[in-house]
Amino acid sequence: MEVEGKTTPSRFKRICVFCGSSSGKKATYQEAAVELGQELVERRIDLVYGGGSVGLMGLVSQAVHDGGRHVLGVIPRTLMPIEITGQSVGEVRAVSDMHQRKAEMARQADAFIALPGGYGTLEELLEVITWAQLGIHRKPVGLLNVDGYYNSLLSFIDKAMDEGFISPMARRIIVSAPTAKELVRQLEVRTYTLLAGSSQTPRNQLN
Ligand SMILES: CC(C)=CCNc1ncnc2c1ncn2[C@@H]1O[C@H](COP(=O)(O)O)[C@@H](O)[C@H]1O
Repeated sequence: MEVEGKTTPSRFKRICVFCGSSSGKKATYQEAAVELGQELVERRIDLVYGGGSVGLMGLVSQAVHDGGRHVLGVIPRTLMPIEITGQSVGEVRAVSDMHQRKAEMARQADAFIALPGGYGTLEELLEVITWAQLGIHRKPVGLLNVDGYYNSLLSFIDKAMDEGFISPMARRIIVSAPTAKELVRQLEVRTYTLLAGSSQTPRNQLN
């Protein structure tokens, strides 16, 4: 968001990024990971992610680290060996298992963004969406829909809503955009409406 050529600081102090432990076949996926990292730096937002340097995880964390912002990698001890997830940049926090990893990443984040990824990315994304649906947190969730990567997931979610399994309100939990700049902007707007529209406080188990 530009004001007289200056970038206004974001509402978010730290964003949690879920993304592939692989880089994907298209350069656009890798470019999007770097661009997201650079957008976080420009908006003075720190990163929390799953740690390591493999795949898109390594690209986004390196871009944030190179830009001088804080990077927090949360890694389960079973994935700690460098030969599994590679050398992390920034701060590394070891946790006991994948459940603790997700809980700690969610606790540390003000918002969530999913880049393209596989089962792990989907699992983390759907858990924070479910938590939002249950009122456990009120943090916005965004899909960085690079080259339409998430179109089929979004159409499945729309079908689930049409068939009565996801409420229209729960459908609105998910924000998506094709570029990092647009997505961060939409997430900030969503934070405003979520907070403005909230009478009761969330059943905050993310403390
Ligand atoms: C290279 C290798 C053996 C990787 C081991 N497996 C993993 N390494 C790092 N993060 C993971 C792994 N599995 C799941 N994750 C978590 O899920 C996402 C990556 O899983 P995926 O590549 O989308 O499915 C990341 O957000 C990370 O927090």
